[in-house]
Amino acid sequence: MTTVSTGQAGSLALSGIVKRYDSAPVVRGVSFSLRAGEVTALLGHNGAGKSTALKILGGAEQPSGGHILLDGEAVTLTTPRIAEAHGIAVVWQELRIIEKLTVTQNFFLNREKRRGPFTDRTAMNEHVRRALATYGLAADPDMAAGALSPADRQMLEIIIALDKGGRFLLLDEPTSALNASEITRLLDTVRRLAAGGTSIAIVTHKLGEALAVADHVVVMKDGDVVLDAERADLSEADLAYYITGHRRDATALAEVSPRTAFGGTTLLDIRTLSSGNCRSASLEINAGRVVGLYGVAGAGQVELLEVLFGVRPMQGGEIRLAGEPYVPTTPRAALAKGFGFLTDDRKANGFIPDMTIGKNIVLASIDRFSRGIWFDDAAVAEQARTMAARLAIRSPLGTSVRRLSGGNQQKVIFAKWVTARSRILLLAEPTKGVDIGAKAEIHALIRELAAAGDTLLVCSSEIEEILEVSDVIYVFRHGICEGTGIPRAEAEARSILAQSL
Ligand SMILES: Nc1ncnc2c1ncn2[C@@H]1O[C@H](COP(=O)(O)OP(=O)(O)OP(=O)(O)O)[C@@H](O)[C@H]1O
Repeated sequence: MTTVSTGQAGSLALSGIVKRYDSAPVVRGVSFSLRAGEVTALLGHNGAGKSTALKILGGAEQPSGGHILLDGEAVTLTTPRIAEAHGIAVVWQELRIIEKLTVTQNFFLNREKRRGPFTDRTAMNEHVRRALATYGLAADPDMAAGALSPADRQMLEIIIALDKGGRFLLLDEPTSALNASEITRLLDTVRRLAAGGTSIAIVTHKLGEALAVADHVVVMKDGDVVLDAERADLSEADLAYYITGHRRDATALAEVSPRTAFGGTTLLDIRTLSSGNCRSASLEINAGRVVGLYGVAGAGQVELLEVLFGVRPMQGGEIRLAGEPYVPTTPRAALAKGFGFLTDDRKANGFIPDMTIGKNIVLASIDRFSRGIWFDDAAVAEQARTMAARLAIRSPLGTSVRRLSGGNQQKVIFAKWVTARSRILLLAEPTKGVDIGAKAEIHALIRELAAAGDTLLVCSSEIEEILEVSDVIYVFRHGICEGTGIPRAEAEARSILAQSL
């Protein structure tokens, strides 16, 4: 562990920071510093304390002990606004975009441009239009932010933070919903800002991304700093070692089901389906397969899942399920037909925040885990223990999900759908925010479900994830998906990316 350098201009540091919510501290005397013109990657397993460290630097949480040093001087940051006044801008893991407000209103929240006593809407809209164009976000300043896709909302939040022009920029998993080209653009921007003197911290679970962008790497484990080193001295294997505590065995992820993409019976036959961004999707999906759906954000692949689960209306086309016409109506009806849906908006639809980890895990299979009107507590506990061990959910199982770190919340939602054993499981960004160890486990579980006969449709912004889990891949481009799908054995990242653009 390093000691904090004091008196250094342009630095922002944690010095001996402790944070406890209940009795046990979740951050245990942590010290590291962000230096002018440098990018620091902050890494660690889910629940390691990374977000808590950023929240303390961003004024959103108060430390239970220790100091924050700004240019070497101790400061007290009691609110995010005070932190912003010190030049500290943050993109939080849980986005702060207010869906009912327009893009421009979100952009200038609490910092409206004024002309005399009036807000200057024209100037604000013009400013927003330029900022959006600079970062390639196709959105109308006057549209409601809630109408943007999760990826676009994430990009909007990043653009707003960049626009504030602070000396310190803290990014908590900014790329978790972005695709490859958006990530490249963001990382280029981060490097450019650092070259201009900004100090940047970026939390990420993508090790390649950390190595590509960082000058300096800090790894946290169970509330402590276990590595604080220059990027140049590190490889991806080193990072994985510090994060997980063991060297990864490259052969550990053996395939659990054969990847012959074709043959078998058609379970789901989708013809020219349309809804929103999805203009025409035709797919023929066999039982017991993992079908990867790849496209840039807004290309229609997530809408297809939403239609199948009855959360968005089908506007055209037809679906046959096991040979019978299927017209989705409501999630309840879709569940009854054997569908499950892990949404990419976990906060809105994924879990009941005040319920325990155990009860959330059985939420989609209550029939199997209740006796009369009560939960079968022993059965719930057993299932929760099994899933928590497999996915490394380290918090006590009686903890309410609200109190978990983002990645651990995602694991609970995934565990819920594994437990449900849906005949057709629809997964949108199944590993969003999940650490590298649990991500490999989620991929293995996806393959196991398929080997057991379930059918899975997986949308991911990461092409590597699609290639890792799929038997067959369909590419969405501008809302269109047609053809027979690419068998995994013939699929290649570069050509899939090219087809999606
Ligand atoms: N409001 C809270 N009350 C109680 N415990 C909390 C609260 N917020 C966070 N924690 C706990 O603090 C620990 C650290 O959480 P934190 O969000 O900082 O982890 P993280 O490293 O950012 O994880 P992830 O990669 O999943 O985002 C976790 O065990 C979490 O459950």
